Amino acid sequence: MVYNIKTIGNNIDPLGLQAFGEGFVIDAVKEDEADAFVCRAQNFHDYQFGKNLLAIGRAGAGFNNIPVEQCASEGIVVFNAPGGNANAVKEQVLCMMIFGSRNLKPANKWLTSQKGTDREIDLAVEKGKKAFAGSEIRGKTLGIIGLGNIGSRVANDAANLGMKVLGYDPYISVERAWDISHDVKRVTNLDDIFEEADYITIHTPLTEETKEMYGYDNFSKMKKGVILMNFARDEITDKSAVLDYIANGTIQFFATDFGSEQFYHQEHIFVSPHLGGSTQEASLNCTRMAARSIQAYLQTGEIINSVNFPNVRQELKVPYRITLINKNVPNVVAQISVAVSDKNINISNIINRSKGDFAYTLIDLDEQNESKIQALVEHFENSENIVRVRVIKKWSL
Ligand SMILES: NC(=O)c1ccc[n+]([C@@H]2O[C@H](COP(=O)([O-])OP(=O)(O)OC[C@H]3O[C@@H](n4cnc5c(N)ncnc54)[C@H](O)[C@@H]3O)[C@@H](O)[C@H]2O)c1
Ligand SMILES: O=C(O)[C@H](O)COP(=O)(O)O
Repeated sequence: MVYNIKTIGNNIDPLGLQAFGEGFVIDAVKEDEADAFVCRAQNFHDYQFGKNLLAIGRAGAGFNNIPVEQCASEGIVVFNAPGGNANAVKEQVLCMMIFGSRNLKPANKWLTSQKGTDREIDLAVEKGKKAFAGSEIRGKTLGIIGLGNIGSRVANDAANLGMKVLGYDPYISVERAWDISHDVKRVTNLDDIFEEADYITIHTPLTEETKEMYGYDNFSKMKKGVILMNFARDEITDKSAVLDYIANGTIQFFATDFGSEQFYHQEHIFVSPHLGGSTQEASLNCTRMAARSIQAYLQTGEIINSVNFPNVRQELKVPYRITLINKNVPNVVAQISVAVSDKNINISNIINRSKGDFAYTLIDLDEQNESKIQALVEHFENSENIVRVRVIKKWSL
């Protein structure tokens, strides 16, 4: 069995794609014939997915570019690469805190406007540099919103750099909570971040809840001279509020990874072209993680790091495994079991896990007879509540 993978866009790390290994062909077919896509932040809203498409591997963290619920309803499993680029973003955020504190952007602009001999410039520099004297991050308070893969790393490193760190995340996972240093103080009220922090960095996904969540209301609580960073998503901050609070001196410096004309040519704003997760290391990690998830799903039916289906892991030991994507409605598992026993097939193992409106069912069968398996597959294909049926043969690996 050979699977066709299509890379979308030209930013997919070729070395990372080697993780697919044997049994996978890369970019040999058109998008509508592919079994799976590997993509980055390209927008798939309003995209017509091919009927054969089984999986999408997002070689990155944020997946707001993919209509994940629509994908679930079309039987497409979407994977991301949690943490694959977190170190890259963390390093850029730490860089931005210091870059902003030391006034390096206006200082560089002033310096490069100086004219004359090196001696004359040197004299001007020593006379004028005090206008750009900055402050140090050690001892200052950093507020972090979102303590996931990125936020938790920023928190630990900032604490190691001598900062007082406050973290806000009402949905923090147990795994991340274990990773965070005892020196980081968890706050349960967002106001505490805005009232107390000298530096604020946002690391939440873009959701209905977080869209334009940070604006006038929060900024009105900030101290004067705050450095604010948005390396999460453009739409998370209210742009007018950012500009107004820069104009009134509350925000001393705003670093964002998302281009917007309103932010260009502003002395107190530094815009990078969505580079947070774009290091060689991160691109390789993320592509590898996406490739491994797709590989496991296509070859064994296991689901690892999906954002629209629950994780399901079970070593493939039987000759035939059937996987179903079904609507999450009552009685489906019973109907599946009845259908299998009607065909006089024994179930070796069955796992059914749901997420939202859909569920994933993995059925390992004690059966070698291919025509009996085929009849069962046809039954499932004609069942009202089942949107995708796959049969995986162990010896085809
Ligand atoms: N600039 C870049 O290149 C770049 C790179 C990676 C990720 N990102 C963005 O950063 C986001 C975070 O990345 P991550 O890898 O840390 O993801 P993650 O899923 O590991 O962490 C996100 C955290 O945000 C928390 N959260 C969700 N809603 C919240 C809310 N309303 N208030 C506070 N916390 C909330 C979650 O509980 C979770 O702990 C991504 O969704 C993506 O949009 C940007
Ligand atoms: O969510 C992410 O991982 C980042 O925004 C990186 O996006 P990219 O893969 O398009 O660089």
